[in-house]
Amino acid sequence: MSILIKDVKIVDARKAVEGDIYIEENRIAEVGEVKGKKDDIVIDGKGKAVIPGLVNTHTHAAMVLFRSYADDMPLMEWLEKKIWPLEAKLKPDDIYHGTKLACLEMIKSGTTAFNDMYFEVESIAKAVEEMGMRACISSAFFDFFDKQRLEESLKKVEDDLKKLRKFKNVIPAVGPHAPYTVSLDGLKASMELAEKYDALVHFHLAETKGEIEEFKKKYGKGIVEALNEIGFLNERLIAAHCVWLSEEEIRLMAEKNVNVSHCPASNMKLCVGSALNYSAMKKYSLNVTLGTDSAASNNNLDMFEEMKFATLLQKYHYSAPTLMNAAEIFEIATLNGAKALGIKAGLIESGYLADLVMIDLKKPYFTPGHNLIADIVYSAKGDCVDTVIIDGKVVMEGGKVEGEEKIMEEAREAALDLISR
Ligand SMILES: CSC[C@H]1O[C@@H](n2cnc3c(O)ncnc32)[C@H](O)[C@@H]1O
Ligand SMILES: [Zn+2]
Repeated sequence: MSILIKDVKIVDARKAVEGDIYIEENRIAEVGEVKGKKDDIVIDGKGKAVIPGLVNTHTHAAMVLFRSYADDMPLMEWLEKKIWPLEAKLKPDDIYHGTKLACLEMIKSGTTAFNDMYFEVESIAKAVEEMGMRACISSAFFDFFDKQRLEESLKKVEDDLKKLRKFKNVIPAVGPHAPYTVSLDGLKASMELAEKYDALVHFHLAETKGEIEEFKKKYGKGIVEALNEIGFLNERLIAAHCVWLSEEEIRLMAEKNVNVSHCPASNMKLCVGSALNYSAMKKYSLNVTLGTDSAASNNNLDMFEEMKFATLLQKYHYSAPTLMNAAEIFEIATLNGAKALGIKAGLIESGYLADLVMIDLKKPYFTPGHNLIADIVYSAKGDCVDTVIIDGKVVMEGGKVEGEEKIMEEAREAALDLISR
């Protein structure tokens, strides 16, 4: 079945034009003035704009179950005292219901693809497939510097990578958690497995100053230097946070084609103590992308809000109002994210994946409408999303996703049951 979107504003990182979009199967076939055929689904685009789906490159989807459970704490205390004890009680079904709720929230706020790091990959993949989303799912692990734990984890990761291959629109990945929970042997093996199974690697890097200092004390060298020595730095890697990197480390990561996921809301809320050195990343053409991190440290998955936080944080932290302008953060949240996930998406052009978001311009915050990109970044919220198409299929229409009440109810029940265990 083909879809024709008529008379719509078309906005991506390269252009803002008016016209029609024609979708055949899961790809954009034509953009411009399109006639269409008899059996097409026709969507009236008047008063609307179509943008590429937003790509959330760092989250832990099922952690929506912990939304507002532990707030106003520093990172390590938050993890060790509140989050990890609760995660120890999670069952696969909780993760399934949590991920479904996260997908619902993401679709309703214009995200079409996300990069997840959590446990129980089959539960996550099932939820993603049922919701019609696209996701990179990493089999996450900690080894806590224990040889036996590492061996067991690697076996599990390899099994998970095989299982993930059977799911449509799922990109498999390995998810070693962070430098303070995974040994260098574990990181080296992670990249080797990713290469063997043509997967990505998803990792937390340089989130706090303490992490950087501890690493130097333990290994006698900087973290990026050590990662380079073990062959960990390449285009398969999506490194979340990266707020405590030197300019030389940024240069090296750019040379190795690493992808960075910037998570400004989580960084500000957990008070990690610095802001992304975006100017240096831009100077060396490092692929900067955008993530929400989990709803336990954000506390939502709204990428519209995240775009605004990212650009405001840069301007405020570096006292530079011209830094990270609206067009740049829009490209970061669309095209750069798609590049990191290795998918041909993020532009509205023939041959690109039909991962598209139609927004309703009849909102007070889009009025009077002097500059649509500026309105999308600085004024909009996720509630402007009207219709979402992922892989050529309509997954949300007129602001509604099928079964949304039930998804919320089941996730609420799972969260309450988890807390009472
Ligand atoms: C191994 S699954 C992912 C693991 O990461 C934890 N987590 C969530 N947010 C953060 C963050 O900002 N920094 C470090 N770790 C984080 C999550 O609770 C899971 O245990
Ligand atoms: Zn995270």
